[in-house]
Amino acid sequence: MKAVSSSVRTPMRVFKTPRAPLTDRQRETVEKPRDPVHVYCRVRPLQSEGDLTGMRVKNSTTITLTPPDQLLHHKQSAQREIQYIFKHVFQSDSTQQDVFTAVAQPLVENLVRGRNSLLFTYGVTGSGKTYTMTGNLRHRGIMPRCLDVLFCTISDYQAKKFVFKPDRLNGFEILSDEDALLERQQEMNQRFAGAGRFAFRRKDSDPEIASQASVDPRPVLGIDEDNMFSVFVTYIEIYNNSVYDLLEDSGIQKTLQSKIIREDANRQMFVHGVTEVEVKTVDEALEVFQMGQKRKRMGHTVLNSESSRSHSVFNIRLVQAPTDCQGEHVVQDKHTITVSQLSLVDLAGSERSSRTKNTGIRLREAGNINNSLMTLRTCLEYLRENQQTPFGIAPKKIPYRDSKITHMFKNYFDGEGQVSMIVCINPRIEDHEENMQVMKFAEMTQEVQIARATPMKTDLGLTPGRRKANKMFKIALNNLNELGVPEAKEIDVDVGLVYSLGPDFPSYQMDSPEAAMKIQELMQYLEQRIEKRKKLRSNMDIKCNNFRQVIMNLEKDNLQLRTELASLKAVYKQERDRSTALENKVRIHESSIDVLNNSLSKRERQIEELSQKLNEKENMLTQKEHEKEKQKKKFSSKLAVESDKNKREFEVKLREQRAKLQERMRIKDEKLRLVSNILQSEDLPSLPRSHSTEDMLGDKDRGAMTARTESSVPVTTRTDIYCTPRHGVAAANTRHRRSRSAGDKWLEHRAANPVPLGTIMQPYLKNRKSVTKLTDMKELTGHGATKYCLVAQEADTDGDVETKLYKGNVIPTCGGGAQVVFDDVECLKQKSPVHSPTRKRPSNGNLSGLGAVVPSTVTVTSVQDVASRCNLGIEGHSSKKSKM
Ligand SMILES: Nc1ncnc2c1ncn2[C@@H]1O[C@H](COP(=O)(O)OP(=O)(O)OP(=O)(O)O)[C@@H](O)[C@H]1O
Repeated sequence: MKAVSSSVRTPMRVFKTPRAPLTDRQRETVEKPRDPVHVYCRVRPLQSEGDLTGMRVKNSTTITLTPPDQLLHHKQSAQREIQYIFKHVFQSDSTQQDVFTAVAQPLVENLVRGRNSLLFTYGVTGSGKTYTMTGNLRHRGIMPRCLDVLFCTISDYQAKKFVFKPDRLNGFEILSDEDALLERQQEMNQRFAGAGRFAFRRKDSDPEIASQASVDPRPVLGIDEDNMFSVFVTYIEIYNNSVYDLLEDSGIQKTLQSKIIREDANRQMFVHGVTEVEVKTVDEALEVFQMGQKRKRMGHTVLNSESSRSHSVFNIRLVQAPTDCQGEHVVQDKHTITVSQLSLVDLAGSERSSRTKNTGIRLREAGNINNSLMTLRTCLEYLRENQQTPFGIAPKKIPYRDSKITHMFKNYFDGEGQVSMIVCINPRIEDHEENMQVMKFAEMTQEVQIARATPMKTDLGLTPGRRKANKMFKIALNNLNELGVPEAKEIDVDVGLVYSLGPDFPSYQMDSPEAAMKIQELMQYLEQRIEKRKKLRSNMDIKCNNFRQVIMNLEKDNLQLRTELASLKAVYKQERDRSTALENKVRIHESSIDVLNNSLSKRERQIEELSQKLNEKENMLTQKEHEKEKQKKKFSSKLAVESDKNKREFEVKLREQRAKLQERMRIKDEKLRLVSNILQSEDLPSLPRSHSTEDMLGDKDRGAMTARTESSVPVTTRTDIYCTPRHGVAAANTRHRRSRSAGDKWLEHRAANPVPLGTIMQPYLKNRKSVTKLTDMKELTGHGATKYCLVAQEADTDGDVETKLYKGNVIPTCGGGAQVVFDDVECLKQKSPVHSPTRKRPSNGNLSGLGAVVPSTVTVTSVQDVASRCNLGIEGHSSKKSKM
């Protein structure tokens, strides 16, 4: 169908969704041939001739709608005229038969051939939906006509009642003849007792039904004559989105119980627990329908509703199963049953609630109707979108479950079958808007594709046509028996085979004058058949041999496969054992993992606690650090203040010390200046004697020396230093000359027990005479000593022994004595290795030149004096030696 219109239409939105792999079911559906939903349009006649209409049927497939404003203003412009194309458009004068033939006849054919079909009428209230579907006494609708054709088709092939019995799960069971007979008897009893639910009356008892059944239908061709058939009907109503079984025996209950929709083993939706009534004639079927109608009316009276506000579904289910080889009984195997269904749906009026001006319950009803029709619309829309989007893209989820009507027919849209819709139109101008909506829906619906049904036919390998052939054979036998032919009882021919070999069996009526000729013909025909049969037999033998060979090969393969299977089973067992062992291991490991996890969580908790404690400690430490820092700052500032103070004090002291030192220096300088003055004036001042030397000399020595000093000649300008008492210096004999070639004689004057030096370097004293005491002057002069050496030893504060050798020349004095002029000091120091070597060498300016460490007992001034005197005491000699 195509709508041609000048009005702008909203383009269809295609949402891009991610690609998804096809499911098996989708792939199956893709591969199947598909048919669109067949949409027909039926225009009902106007109620009165004066009614305006904007609808025009152009031809058998096209209809146009003109908006009312154009009509009212008599505009003849075809600009805004909308055109719709349907599979077929039925004009207002179309008969019920026309509609049935075009729309429903193919569906009945589907039914007979084991395919499912759905037919629904759609339109606003009063548009003729019920009229089309059911009709009335005079104008039978689609439903009774379908029954007519169906029963007309299967009349000779119907199974006895109760051979097929509903299993209440949307399937059927096959009862044996005996069981079926028992059931029939029970029903009969109930009928006589008047307690039967469906105590069907005789056809002529109800004039309404009788008139309806008076049509002469045409049977459907192509029926499987070897099958047995049974027809079951259900009649349900969907009201306020609840499903009611109109054939249910509600007993004392006045109201019907709502039912649920379920899916059976073959993914077919069905109303759970719905009453399925087996009907053997059209009358029975219509009687059941009428009873359902009565229940419906009763229910509506109770609920104060109208029939047009509910959806009615009348299901005709055809059950068929193959007969046995004799063609007399149904094969007792429920898997051979084929069930097909024709659902005739009379939908509620599709008008919007705004137009009906409903309130209260009516509004709710209208809401439910609209909701269910809206869901139907949405489902079909999504279905169309899914079908138009390329495969591999994830389809939209279709909301079948949102309403009962769509949920119930889900398998028609999702699965396979044929779906047809009759759009009923009331052409009056008042319904224009609603008709437009209906047309839009119809337009969209026509684009939906439904997979074509392919019924599964179970081939039991039985001869086709067996039923008819056996029937004919039986009749022939009966005829022969009646004629008294004795061989008749012994004839046992599988006529089914013969019957199936060729064209129809010729008529065997022998009452015509050409009987002899016919017999001749028949004989010829049979001879041909026998010949043909022989050929077929031989052919079949060859085929049987081939087949046997194939079977043998297969058996071989089978054997091989069995051995393979056995080995695979052994491997599988091994693998299974291994996997069991592994599973056990895994279980053990899992349990140990659990234990470890527990301990881990414990440890984690401990760690958390410890880290908390640590944090606390760290906080405390930081606090303490802060405090320490504060203290440090405080003390450093104090220290700075103290050090400043000390510095200042020290500087003051330093200044005082410096001043003292400067004072001393000044005194020293003064003394030196005096000494230099004395020296310059050639007056020898009396110098302070060296205590150490003096101490070493005995009283006698001192006396001797003094004596000699007293007798000495006054000396000239030389500035000798004398080791003599300050009250006088002996005068040296100026004429005395020492023989230099004779060599020196030393007089060593030392302590009684000197500390051995123990050094490599020993004082060099050639021709030495050692004395411990100078008792007599002769000791100095008599010996002829020319050199005198005074050895003094003492220990310093660190315990080191210091040996000093005071050396001098012995010079005879004028008075016959001798004087010693000291001119050299050797200082030897023995350091103890146990004492610290870091002791500082005194930095005395006068001794540093000598490189000697002077004992504390020898003062600086005394050494200076000795040195200077020794230097001055020797003529022309000013050597300075220092050894360590
Ligand atoms: N094609 C037709 N020819 C003659 N009469 C018709 C035709 N269609 C409908 N009618 C008549 O119109 C009236 C309303 O029709 P019908 O009850 O079938 O409408 P409806 O769409 O089923 O309404 P509701 O939604 O209420 O069930 C009936 O009296 C019916 O006889």
